[in-house]
Amino acid sequence: MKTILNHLHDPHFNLALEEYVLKHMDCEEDILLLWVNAPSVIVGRNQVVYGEVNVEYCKKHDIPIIRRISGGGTVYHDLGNLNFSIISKHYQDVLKNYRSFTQPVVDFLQQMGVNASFSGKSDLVIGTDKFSGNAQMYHQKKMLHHGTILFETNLDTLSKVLKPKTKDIASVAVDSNRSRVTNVNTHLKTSMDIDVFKTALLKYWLNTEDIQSHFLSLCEADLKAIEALKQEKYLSWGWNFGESPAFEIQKTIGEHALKVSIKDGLIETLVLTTPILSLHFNQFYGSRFEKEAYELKLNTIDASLKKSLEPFTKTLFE
Ligand SMILES: Nc1ncnc2c1ncn2[C@@H]1O[C@H](COP(=O)(O)OC(=O)CCCC[C@@H]2CCSS2)[C@@H](O)[C@H]1O
Repeated sequence: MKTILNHLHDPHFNLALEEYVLKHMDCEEDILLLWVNAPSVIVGRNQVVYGEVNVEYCKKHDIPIIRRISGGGTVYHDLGNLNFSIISKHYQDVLKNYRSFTQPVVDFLQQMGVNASFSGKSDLVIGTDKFSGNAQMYHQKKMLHHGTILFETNLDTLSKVLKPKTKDIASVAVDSNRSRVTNVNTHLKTSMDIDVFKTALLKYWLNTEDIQSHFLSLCEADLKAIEALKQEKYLSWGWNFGESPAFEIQKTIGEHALKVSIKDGLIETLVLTTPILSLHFNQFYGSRFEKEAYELKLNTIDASLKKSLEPFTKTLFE
């Protein structure tokens, strides 16, 4: 097994690096990446951001929302959350996969006296509380398995950033499996910091004290390509919000209901229904479903019509 050392906390870069290693680096042996992101929200490939994330809270606190290439639900990352990725040409059938790829984490924690175990389809738990979520994706006979380890994450922020399940959004999108979560550090006999934990896990996984002999390094051209992927994909609105499954959002205030349908992140229809009529606002067609763009459009329409829509602005993007 090989590893690529990465001390960077830039989530856009780190997701680009992972995708690059999966798609462009050829290695017979498995590659293990251990990485830590600055505060960020990572949504699954087939999710609707507005159904999962408190977008306004994230904006206010400069927490980026980023779509990843694997399926599954939404997770919160910060400097207390350790991610692991394995890029492998050697994998068995799908169900066994999740167990076998996460077994080293379970074994490592167990030998530290933590009662960790595999649970459900793809979680790791201590007791009944989840500390690790996992997802996978295949690419040309290679598999990316990745997972989180909540080590000393701010669980208060986690709960503010992730939304409870909402009935306001209709879509075929993937829903997150909301769970009760716990930090590994609180279960250790002697506490340690995440860097020490990361190095110890790396040595355990590689089964050696000499981790250097397992290093794979990136060349100048690799770094350039990763940087380009970061800029063009992971930092783009088109990927993070535009590559969303279509969805319909409905909000009701008193006897007025507003229904907006969104495709590729853009508004297709926006209809206000009152007890006496239905108003179709074609002015919004094609504009981004996001608060700023919506407010700009709102300012261009007739004052009396604007007045009927205004009460919905806050709740629509909450
Ligand atoms: N960081 C983290 N770790 C574990 N569990 C979390 C985390 N953040 C949130 N959650 C809980 O999991 C559910 C979502 O569970 P769900 O099963 O729906 O989704 C996942 O687990 C996806 C894991 C993706 C892992 C990737 C690895 C590298 S980049 S992201 C959420 O509602 C919370 O209750």
